[in-house]
Amino acid sequence: MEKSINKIGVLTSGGDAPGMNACIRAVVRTGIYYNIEMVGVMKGYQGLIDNEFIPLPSHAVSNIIQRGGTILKTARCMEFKTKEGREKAFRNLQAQGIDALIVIGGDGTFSGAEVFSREFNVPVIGIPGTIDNDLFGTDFTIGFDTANNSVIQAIDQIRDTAASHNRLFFVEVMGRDAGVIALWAGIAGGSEAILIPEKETAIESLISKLAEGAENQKSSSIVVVAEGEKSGGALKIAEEVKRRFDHYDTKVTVLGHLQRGGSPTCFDRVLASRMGYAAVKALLNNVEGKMIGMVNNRMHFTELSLAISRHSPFDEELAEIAAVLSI
Ligand SMILES: Nc1ncnc2c1ncn2[C@@H]1O[C@H](COP(=O)(O)OP(=O)(O)O)[C@@H](O)[C@H]1O
Ligand SMILES: O=P(O)(O)OC[C@H]1O[C@](O)(COP(=O)(O)O)[C@@H](O)[C@@H]1O
Ligand SMILES: [Mg+2]
Repeated sequence: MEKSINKIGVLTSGGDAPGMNACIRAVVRTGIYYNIEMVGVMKGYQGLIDNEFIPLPSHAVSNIIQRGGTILKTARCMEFKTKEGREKAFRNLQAQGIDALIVIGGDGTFSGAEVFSREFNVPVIGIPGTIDNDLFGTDFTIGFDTANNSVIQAIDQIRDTAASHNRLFFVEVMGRDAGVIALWAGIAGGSEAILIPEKETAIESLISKLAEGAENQKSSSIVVVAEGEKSGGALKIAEEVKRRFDHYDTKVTVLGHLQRGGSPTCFDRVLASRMGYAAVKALLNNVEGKMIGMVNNRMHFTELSLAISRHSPFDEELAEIAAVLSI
């Protein structure tokens, strides 16, 4: 039997990502357009458990499309991983009269959504909001483009000083399990090498590549290292390279959380608007238990269970392009 949807809750969860606010706005405005009552859940699943709900009339989402972060706050909530925590969350949801949930987050958020919707038969739609762009079922996640732009701005600035001193810079970017930011920003920043969790790091070949570059009149080199790179991260690799290549002046910059902030790019705002709109329309058409994605520039649905079962496939062609262009 079709469920009638009169009240929708929306939350953001896991790491924040630029464009989450644009997405909240799209969800709220679309819901209101279709006469649905819209409610915000504060601090992700933590707010569901702690009963922190706020009404979201249209004006509550004015003037946020350009802002980074999330007005609903976010959290990594351990209690939601327990049955007791999720039972509390369900009781609060029922007391609020919320018929369906839209969750904006990453793979962890969708794992929580998948188990919660199965246990309590709550219709849920997931929207991919993470700078990491590692989710299966979408070409892009909200926040990835903005994070990349912040990273390349930093790399460009580092390049100026690196070239002035003939230095070798290791720039560490985010990505616990995925090297997608490293790959994209590494290509766009013209880096000499990119080290990522998806590939083994071969120190020997890195050193010979840097040496070749120096012979070929390169006045500086930038190596982009993803946080989750398996041989120990930027600091450790830089130390190893310095030990073996001691005539090079080696520096390390860890970009850290500056990559997660800032005003979303046009791309992220439009992506967030399309996904937020499509998520509400999906619920109204009794679609549930799915993640919305963008595949070949079209909105596309993937079962949450499938979206959390794997990462997006690694782009070997991009890795090849990075290697060819960095000679
Ligand atoms: N297996 C799970 N079962 C229930 N809830 C989960 C599960 N995995 C993650 N969550 C919830 O989702 C939240 C966000 O996940 P996390 O991995 O921190 O970020 P992201 O969604 O960005 O990947 C977690 O803090 C937790 O509340
Ligand atoms: O801010 P925190 O909690 O230290 O988490 C850092 C992690 O969050 C991210 O920025 C985003 O990851 P998620 O989207 O999975 O939350 C990762 O790139 C990074 O490793
Ligand atoms: Mg994640």
